[in-house]
Amino acid sequence: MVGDKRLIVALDVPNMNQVRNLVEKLGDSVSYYKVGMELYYSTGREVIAYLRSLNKDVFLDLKLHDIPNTVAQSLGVLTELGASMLNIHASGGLAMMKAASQAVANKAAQLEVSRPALIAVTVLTSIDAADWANLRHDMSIKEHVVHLAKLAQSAGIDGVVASPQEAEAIRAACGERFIIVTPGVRPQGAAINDQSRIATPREALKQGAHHLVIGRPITAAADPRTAALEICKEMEAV
Ligand SMILES: O=c1ccn([C@@H]2O[C@H](COP(=O)(O)O)[C@@H](O)[C@H]2O)c(=O)[nH]1
Repeated sequence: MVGDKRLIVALDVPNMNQVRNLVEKLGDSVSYYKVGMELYYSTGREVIAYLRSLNKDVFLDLKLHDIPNTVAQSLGVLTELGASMLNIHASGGLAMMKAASQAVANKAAQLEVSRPALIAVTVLTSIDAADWANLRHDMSIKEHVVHLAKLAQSAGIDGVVASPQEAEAIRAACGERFIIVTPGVRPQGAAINDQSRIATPREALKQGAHHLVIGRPITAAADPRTAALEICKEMEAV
């Protein structure tokens, strides 16, 4: 079997030994992995090269957030790595997102490689109502997420990271082709950890998510392969 590409497994581990151990255990049950800050800062390009050598897709989740020139130059470098998806923070603003989108397109054209999707983080899935009130925004979380999604789309960004609880509203505002990636996914009964705005895999897909990012419910399971296969089964039934 080949893993369902709608499932992206978050490899939140600190070194290559743990990566190899997990990826070997998961085998063909997973075909798309997310490399985040901890793993990339620790291993750099090695982990991307390793996953690509196994023909796995990679979402390089470094959440760039800086002034337009810095983000654009950095994305030019990251576009060389062969990831299928890269990301930035939408709260970096319209000019930053436009520069980011242009930089990825230019670098991919220069290298004559396919352009990685570039998506924008809206409001982190760990943020709950109390955190949100502390941040003093004048819109609800959902309104703000949809606002950022529309801004990202107008800047030429391919999609967003949001919670499953906002997926339906984003889909209605931005259309079918705009990519929605949702972390904050928890199978029924799984530990919630530090996530707040959550849904089950089935609910996330029904709300319109294209990709589900799932880490600890799989990687911390006693049998990660069985956990991944159970999630794939739940996804197939939607
Ligand atoms: O809003 C966001 C953006 C990114 N993430 C990342 O997704 C995974 C989720 O891991 P779990 O173990 O399933 O909680 C993690 O790598 C986060 O950095 C997110 O959770 N929310």
